[in-house]
Amino acid sequence: MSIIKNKPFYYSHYFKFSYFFALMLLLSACQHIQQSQSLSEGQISASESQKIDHLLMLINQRLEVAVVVAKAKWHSGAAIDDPLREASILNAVAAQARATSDLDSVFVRGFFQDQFDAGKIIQQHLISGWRQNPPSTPFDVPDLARDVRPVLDQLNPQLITALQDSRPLLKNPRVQAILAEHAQIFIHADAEIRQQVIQKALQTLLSNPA
Ligand SMILES: O=C(O)C(=O)C[C@]1(C(=O)O)C=C[C@@H](O)C=C1
Repeated sequence: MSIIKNKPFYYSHYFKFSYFFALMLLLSACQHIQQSQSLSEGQISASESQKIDHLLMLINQRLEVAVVVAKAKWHSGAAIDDPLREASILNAVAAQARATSDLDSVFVRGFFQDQFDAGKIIQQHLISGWRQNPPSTPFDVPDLARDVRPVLDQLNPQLITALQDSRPLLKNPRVQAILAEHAQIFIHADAEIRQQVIQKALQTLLSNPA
């Protein structure tokens, strides 16, 4: 009797092949069920989620600059609110949006006004904290025109591109929910003001679906 003949069935190539094939079939079925389940539950696609997260990441980056703005203004004594600078940014972003996207300027202006206002909440909070507790004042002295505004000027066009990519998605209520949910992960600020900052930064995005 040959060795092959004595081999149990599960050693045969035929069995191994069928087993492998069945396993692959099962895995692909599971994947399919998982995908269709998540879509039927109203989840958004991975690419939609990435676009929303990218927008949130840029919003957070811009808000982080508010901390540096606050330090510059603390040392220079300049006012937190600078309506002329805001007007000049709003005109620039509206012009860029007109030239490079199909975003409407009311939406773009509303979004950027939210970012100024959210940043000003951070500035106010920090500066009033330093006023109340002088030993906590920052040592570094950034210069607003030289060190800080150029960073904001670089972020603004990136935000317009991210807005252009996410704007069509915002009419989906599920995307709106994900935006609010992921903001809790991506947007950082002191705990005392964090929810206020998030609410302000997302105001136009959440109240003005495409
Ligand atoms: O550039 C400044 O002076 C800032 O404080 C930054 C900023 C902004 O977010 O771009 C915020 C508030 C001011 O009113 C103007 C602009």
